[in-house]
Amino acid sequence: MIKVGIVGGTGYTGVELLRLLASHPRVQLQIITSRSEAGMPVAELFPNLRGRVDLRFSEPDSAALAGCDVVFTATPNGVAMGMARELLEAGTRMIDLAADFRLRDPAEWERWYGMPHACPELLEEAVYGLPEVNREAVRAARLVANPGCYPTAVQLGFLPLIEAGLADTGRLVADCKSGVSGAGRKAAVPTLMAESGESFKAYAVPGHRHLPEIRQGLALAAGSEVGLTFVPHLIPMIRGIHATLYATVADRGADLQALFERRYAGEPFVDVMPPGSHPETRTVRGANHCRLALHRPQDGDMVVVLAVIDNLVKGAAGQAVQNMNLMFGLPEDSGLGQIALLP
Ligand SMILES: NC(=O)C1=CN([C@@H]2O[C@H](COP(=O)(O)OP(=O)(O)OC[C@H]3O[C@@H](n4cnc5c(N)ncnc54)[C@H](OP(=O)(O)O)[C@@H]3O)[C@@H](O)[C@H]2O)C=CC1
Ligand SMILES: CC(=O)N[C@@H](CCC(=O)OP(=O)(O)O)C(=O)O
Repeated sequence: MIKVGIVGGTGYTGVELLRLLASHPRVQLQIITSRSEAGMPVAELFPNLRGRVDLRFSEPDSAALAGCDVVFTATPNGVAMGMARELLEAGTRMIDLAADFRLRDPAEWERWYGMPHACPELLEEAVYGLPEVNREAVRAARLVANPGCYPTAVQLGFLPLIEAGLADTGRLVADCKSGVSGAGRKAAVPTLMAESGESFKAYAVPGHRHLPEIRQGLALAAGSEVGLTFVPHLIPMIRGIHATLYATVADRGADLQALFERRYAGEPFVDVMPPGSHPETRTVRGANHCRLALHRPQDGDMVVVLAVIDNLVKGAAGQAVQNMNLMFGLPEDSGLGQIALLP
């Protein structure tokens, strides 16, 4: 059994990790940390785990965590980088759900996250955990940077067009909507029901911190810098991301449906839907899937890719478990067989 620790077990990605890992056939949950709830039984805070998780929250303690085979950090940005050296030196592998190891360039990290990087020497070693791009590197990794939620949907949607050299990479547009669980469990006025319910708004239009992460991934695929306009929106639902992606594709003869189907053939968690489909977020709610659909309205040169994921699953905890499976040589879909609930 793989001994697992979770730092930040009371947040939304933490409890989602618990939901997935509690029924994983090869995992033994060992430590779940929370500073605010230390001592409380996990199943008292989260009764959906009654009878499945028999642990109490504990204070984060590096020595105890170092006894685990792998530690998931489901903590605010900037926490994991303070623990990484010690855990890796102890031989514990690490999967960070925050952004601490996603950007290769420490200056970019400092610019977007407003703090110096605590261990820039680990940035080169960290593997960006998008399995559909980096599967082999993830298998061998000690330290995985689990991608952000928007970056997962946007990259999976754009990558086939960019890798094939078909899109004008100077003018990509990603128009994205997220449910409020994307903002985490901490109390905040913008995510109160009376503030976000029955309303809809864009935010961070001048620059969201997922912009450099998405640009970095797309530039690697394109082989050069890309121009991207990324506009996130907060939508009054709890889970889910819907990305509407626009790219100019001059080659009107290209069979894009076939291109996407070939690119994701054999991928356990990417579903290229039949031509003309309009994927719905509820079809991935609670599941680790990304569903994609392609459109070329009026047979013009503007291609529209629609991508949906659950921000807490393929956008966070599910992808983290997928990465753990790869790191430990398990079938990639172990513990990830959930089907979305309809209605
Ligand atoms: N929500 C989402 O859809 C997604 C979130 N992410 C990222 O995952 C990470 C976790 O997100 P989310 O679960 O939403 O966050 P939450 O705010 O809901 O939870 C944060 C957790 O971290 C713990 N924590 C906070 N500060 C510290 C600290 N200094 N040391 C140790 N533990 C700490 C908290 O518990 P306590 O204070 O009791 O210790 C809590 O359990 C974030 O970096 C987020 O950006 C990534 C993709 C999607
Ligand atoms: C709706 C909402 O607020 N979403 C969050 C998603 C960010 C996130 O969780 O990702 P990181 O891991 O990169 O912090 C936001 O826009 O900040």
